[in-house]
Amino acid sequence: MNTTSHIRGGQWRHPDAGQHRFNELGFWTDLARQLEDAKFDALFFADVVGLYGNHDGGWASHVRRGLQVPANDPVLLLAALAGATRNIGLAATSSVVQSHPFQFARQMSTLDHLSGGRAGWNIVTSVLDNAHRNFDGDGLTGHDRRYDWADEYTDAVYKLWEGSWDDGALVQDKASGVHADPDKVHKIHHRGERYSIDGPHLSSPSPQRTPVLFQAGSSGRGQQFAAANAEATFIFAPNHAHAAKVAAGVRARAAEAGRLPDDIKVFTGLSFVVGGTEAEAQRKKAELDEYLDLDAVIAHIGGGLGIDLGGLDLDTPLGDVQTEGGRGVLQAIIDSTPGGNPTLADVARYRTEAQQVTGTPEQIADELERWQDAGVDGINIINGILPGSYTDFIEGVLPELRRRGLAQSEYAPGTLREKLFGAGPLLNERHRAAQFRGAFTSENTLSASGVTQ
Ligand SMILES: Cc1cc2nc3c(=O)[nH]c(=O)nc-3n(C[C@H](O)[C@H](O)[C@H](O)COP(=O)(O)O)c2cc1C
Repeated sequence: MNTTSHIRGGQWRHPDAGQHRFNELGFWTDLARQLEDAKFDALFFADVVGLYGNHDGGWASHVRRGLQVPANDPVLLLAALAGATRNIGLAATSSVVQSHPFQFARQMSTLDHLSGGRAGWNIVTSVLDNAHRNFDGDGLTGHDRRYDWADEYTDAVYKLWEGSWDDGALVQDKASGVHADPDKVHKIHHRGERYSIDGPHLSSPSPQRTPVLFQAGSSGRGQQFAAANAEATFIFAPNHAHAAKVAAGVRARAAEAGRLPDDIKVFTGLSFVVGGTEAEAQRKKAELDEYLDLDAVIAHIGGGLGIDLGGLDLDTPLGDVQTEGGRGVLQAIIDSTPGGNPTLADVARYRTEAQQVTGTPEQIADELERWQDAGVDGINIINGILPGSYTDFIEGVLPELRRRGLAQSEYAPGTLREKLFGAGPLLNERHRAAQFRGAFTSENTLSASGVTQ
């Protein structure tokens, strides 16, 4: 995230941690180049657009500890990183609450143009009450209603990206003076519950048209949304069994939505502590753990659930929690706790331990193979220390993964979508956005084309 303290609360205080420099462009360009040299698929910036829910009765502790505040806009940063890199994918979260789909579609098309087709979008709906209040709302929109909102939002941007400009519309013929062919540029006339957009899209089609689509909710409704929209889903998985369950669930729903199970890649988040020997790895872990702030970790989780967990004893059971916040996370914690009634200590352990692998490069590679066997296609590396978390992984683990054929040594040519899926630069025909291609051939053909407005 374009902030100091993302997930592993407190570790920014480690003497080697550099993430407090997040306001400096040079800090990020150095990291992006380092990851690109190591042939990472993508650099992904999570984002939130508001404060986490109360901890200890208010939000002062979030500010004091830097829990994802202050945080800068990741899309602007990606535009700058596009100029500093040539191959790595550039992905960021943008929530449906934060920008109008017409404006967002234009921003993403611009990023995709500037980066030569390397843009990715993590579609989220924002679980934070404060985020909804920052954008005219009067509180958190209900869980399933947020996904309805995302359905309309994605409809609108797909129409702009896929349907507004036909292939070959941009002529740029200096001899005739024709810049673009008006017969191939269409208004979309989107009329929905929340948005009214005439169009046409103001950007011409970018290399991928639609950025590579990521998604990060894993409740039942979240999986349904992923099945319909995601090309890659980020899952919360405290263990292999849970990952296998969620991955199978998403893939089965994708098949029901007329897609192939492999149309969706499944990524889980893990952090790593690498040592030349197991003892060295454990020593490093103990040293890193000294800087971990468990109360900040709990504030992050409670704030995402919309429950104030501040000041409670670590063995307090979470109880029968009902939340309009993120449900996939809660379910993952409940599922992974024997007896199904996790305490606060379980919550903290889940975040700090279950998502961390400590060991030698061989041990870590073995563990990654077990995640792969559970149906996980890739790893989203959660950092504790920047850039050290990545440097350790690159220098320690990557050579072993390459030896086993589990990590690439070169980039495939083409756009991010081509690199990830080995097919063309555009969304495939099975994706629901494809229905909008050629759907707006004249301004009044919407009802005739059967496309819902
Ligand atoms: C790897 C990963 C990245 C995420 N990134 C974001 C993010 O950047 N911004 C955000 O608001 N939520 C983010 N989330 C949280 C999900 O959006 C949240 O869990 C979801 O809205 C809850 O939906 P669910 O109830 O369907 O699980 C992320 C989750 C995961 C697993």
